[in-house]
Amino acid sequence: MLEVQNLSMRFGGLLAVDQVSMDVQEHEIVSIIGPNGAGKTTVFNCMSGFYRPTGGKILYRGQEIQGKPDHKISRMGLVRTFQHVRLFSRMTVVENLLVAQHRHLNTNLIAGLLNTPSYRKREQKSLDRAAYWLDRVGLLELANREAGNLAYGQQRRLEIARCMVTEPELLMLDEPAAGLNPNETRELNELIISLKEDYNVSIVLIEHDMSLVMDISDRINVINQGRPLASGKPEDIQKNDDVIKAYLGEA
Ligand SMILES: Nc1ncnc2c1ncn2[C@@H]1O[C@H](COP(=O)(O)OP(=O)(O)OP(=O)(O)O)[C@@H](O)[C@H]1O
Repeated sequence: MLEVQNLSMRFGGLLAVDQVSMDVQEHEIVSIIGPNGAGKTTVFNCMSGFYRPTGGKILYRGQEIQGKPDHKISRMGLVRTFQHVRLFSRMTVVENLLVAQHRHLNTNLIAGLLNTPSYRKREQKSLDRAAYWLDRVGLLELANREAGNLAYGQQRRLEIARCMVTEPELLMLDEPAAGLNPNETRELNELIISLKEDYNVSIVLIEHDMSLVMDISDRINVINQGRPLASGKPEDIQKNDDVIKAYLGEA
């Protein structure tokens, strides 16, 4: 469903991403790993419309999306989380999920002001979806708390729920396990697998927690200093000499 072809991104004199290619098929969890500064987030930023790549193509269901604005890409069903939580911290938990759906659906302001039956029906649906996903990520009881007052692990789960209420086809998770304790990481592991198995969402994952990556990925792409280093199944990546060297070099 997603194909990245020879992607490059230059920042002034720095070639942060250099000819990276990868693909994601339906019903797959594909990870991008690599040492710090390898270019992983930059690849994400190109895929989600935050950066216009300097070179290469990104095809989503056969359509070129590189350089399209992020809101257009997310309306096509490609939705992402960020490395650093980006919630509306002064809004309540449930409001965060309602706002996400409004922005996504481009809700008609006039219909809202007139409070038409179809608008009310849509509002009810948004609320039902929000409640469903809050329950699914274990935050229903905290629906009326200010998002900024949640514990970090809860904020990260809320971020995923905020993506899921927009019913994405492809979810991009940027270091979802960062800052989580082992218990929370295990719950995250189960949640990500369930998104694929029960909701048919394909997933692209950037993550430093290797046990999580090895456990849930169908395929892994390794990049190092902006360049593709290896790609394959977790068991192949684990014993790849170049990959081992790149990681040992960082240590
Ligand atoms: N907007 C930008 N302007 C200039 N340089 C940038 C910009 N964004 C990223 N870079 C540089 O590009 C390189 C790749 O950064 P990127 O954040 O993609 O790496 P990463 O693999 O995601 O790293 P980490 O695992 O530490 O998050 C780094 O050298 C970084 O400093």
